[in-house]
Amino acid sequence: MLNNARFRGEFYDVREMRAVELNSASLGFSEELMMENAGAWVAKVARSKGESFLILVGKGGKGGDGLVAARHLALMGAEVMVLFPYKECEIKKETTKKNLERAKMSGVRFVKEFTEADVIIDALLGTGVKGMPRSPAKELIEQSNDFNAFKIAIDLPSGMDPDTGECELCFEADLIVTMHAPKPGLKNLMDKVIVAEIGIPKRADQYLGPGDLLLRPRGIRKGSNGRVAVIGGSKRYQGAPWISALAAFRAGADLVYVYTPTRMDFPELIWRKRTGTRVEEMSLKEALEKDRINVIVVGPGLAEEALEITKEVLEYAKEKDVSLVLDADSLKVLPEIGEKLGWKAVLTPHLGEASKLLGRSLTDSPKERMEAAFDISDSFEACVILKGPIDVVACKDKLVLNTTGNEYMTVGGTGDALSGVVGALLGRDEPWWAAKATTYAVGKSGEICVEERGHASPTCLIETVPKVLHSVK
Ligand SMILES: NC(=O)C1=CN([C@@H]2O[C@H](COP(=O)(O)OP(=O)(O)OC[C@H]3O[C@@H](n4cnc5c(N)ncnc54)[C@H](OP(=O)(O)O)[C@@H]3O)[C@@H](O)[C@H]2O)[C@@H](O)CC1
Ligand SMILES: Nc1ncnc2c1ncn2[C@@H]1O[C@H](COP(=O)(O)OP(=O)(O)O)[C@@H](O)[C@H]1O
Ligand SMILES: [K+]
Repeated sequence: MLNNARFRGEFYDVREMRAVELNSASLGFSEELMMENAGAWVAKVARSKGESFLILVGKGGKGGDGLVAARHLALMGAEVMVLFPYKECEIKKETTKKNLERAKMSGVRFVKEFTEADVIIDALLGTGVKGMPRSPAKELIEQSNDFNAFKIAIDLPSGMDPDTGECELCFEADLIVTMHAPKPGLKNLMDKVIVAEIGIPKRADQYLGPGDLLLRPRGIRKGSNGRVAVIGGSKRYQGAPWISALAAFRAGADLVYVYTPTRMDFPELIWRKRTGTRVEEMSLKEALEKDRINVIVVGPGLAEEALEITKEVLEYAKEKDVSLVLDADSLKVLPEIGEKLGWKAVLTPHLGEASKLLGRSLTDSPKERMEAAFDISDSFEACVILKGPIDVVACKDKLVLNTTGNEYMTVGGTGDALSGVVGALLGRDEPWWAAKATTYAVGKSGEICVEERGHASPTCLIETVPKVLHSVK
């Protein structure tokens, strides 16, 4: 698996692509640089296809790519015509505006109508498209499709939904120059696709960054951001589930219940006294049903009750549409239960727990840790956060590393805070995004805590995580 793995998978959906662009920008690689590379690539590929070029330019980033390509093709001695069917003031992207000005200075001819050429380059609608093509893009796509020329689409054919490939009216491309990684919509067209490297550094793919905080917007109804139950705690370990629950609440879950033997005073959390698998007067399943729980965090501090409780939780999750976080003691008993979790769960092992999950000893070698994370994900059909100095997040065919955090986070309770945060985020997003955002944000919070207070206690992490989560929109 590891040898062939592209870090974030083979195809990048719109959100993943945006995340990588933001990560890249945070590393000092600007959008302008990427656009320049994108356009230069298109020009290089296109030049051999004819002598005259009609470039259809939209008002977004893809239009910018097209304007760069126009300038480069003109420099290469080709006859270049640009059709920009909008008003200049409609362009929102600064980089596209700049490239419009540059194209005007570069021997490009601006035309008002569809004009004959050997090659048509589609720079109309890219990853920012919403719905069916509207006028004037619609008519230009239709005219292109009726016209006999070699057709090149930038990034993806205009009109196509980048994530699903849905396409009622699409630019009929002979060749598609897609930027950085193919989009899921291109799956059935791969024989026509060239992937252009536009200067995004490998690090932006391989490691988590601020772009991985691009979570779905919060729902506006109570409960739509997660009703979380944390099931944990025992006579010996009383604090762990409370840390996890408080972390879930602060990370944005609407309602957080704590099913645990001992009460602690947190007015924002709802306590249910749990004795073994009984919750107040109810069975565990009855309680989950009554509280209308849609995310369960199970494990922190469970100790010897872990097997029985985890079993029951997994049974419940199989019947109902709930997401799961398995941590600590629940991870230790998972191999014995042997359930597949149907891609609705996130497992949060450290190296020792990972080793138990796989039944083999593991070292700290990065390669071995990556393989282990993939193997756990495969075996249990779940996403995995393998915690450590360099965390590994793996989910089916996707994997990413994380370097946020520091050695002050080895104190007790940081793992409990992490499982609570991922529980909260599972309330409003899919496991891959919940796991990525949590791993990055908890580590980043550890860095901020140490800088500001000289420690990374769970309490400080819990207070800091919300700010980090909201730092990207
Ligand atoms: N970001 C980066 O770092 C890099 C990005 N790159 C390139 O940028 C592209 C993404 O750029 P983007 O986000 O600006 O979107 P893009 O699709 O070009 O424009 C959308 C425009 O179309 C419009 N529109 C929407 N739907 C419509 C419809 N149905 N029918 C008609 N119009 C519609 C919409 O207008 P609105 O409706 O909002 O007024 C908006 O103005 C990406 O594909 C890649 O090629 C590269 O340069 C590398 C670096
Ligand atoms: N030495 C370290 N360097 C960087 N981050 C660390 C380090 N140790 C732990 N962390 C971070 O602390 C969090 C909790 O991990 P860990 O301490 O392994 O959990 P647990 O509490 O289950 O032992 C994770 O976000 C992890 O990335
Ligand atoms: K870390």
